[in-house]
Amino acid sequence: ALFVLPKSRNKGKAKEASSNAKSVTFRSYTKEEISAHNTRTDCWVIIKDKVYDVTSYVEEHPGGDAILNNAGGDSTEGFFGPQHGFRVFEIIEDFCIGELKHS
Ligand code: HEM
Repeated sequence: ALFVLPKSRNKGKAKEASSNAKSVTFRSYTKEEISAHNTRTDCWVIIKDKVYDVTSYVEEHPGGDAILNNAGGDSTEGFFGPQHGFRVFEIIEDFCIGELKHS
């Protein structure tokens, strides 16, 4: 007998769609608050006083684990390094969750 297994084609797509469609509440975060998100499974960075949750991008990053250089801290200097072309400055905005609170 020949069994045809159903293909679960949209599994990956559904995941992608839901992660892109997440609703984000923008707010201000203190440095202390941001610094708690400093691992590869929970990675926030500050770039020019804005806060980005790049967790979902850690495994995608063409520059590898270098994205974790300043996990939970300020990545501005490294982010504007010569390795990043202009496109990167647009992509990063998809990950913005708010701004740095100045205390
Ligand atoms: C062609 C695509 C990319 C390449 C080749 C690349 C490469 C690199 C490399 C080599 C570094 C290390 C820089 C250093 O150690 O000084 C780096 C750092 C970093 N990249 Fe990328 N990257 C790419 C795209 C992106 C994108 C799209 C994002 C954001 C969504 C991103 C976010 C970061 C961050 C946050 C750092 C850490 C900066 C720091 O804290 O020092 N990269 N990247």
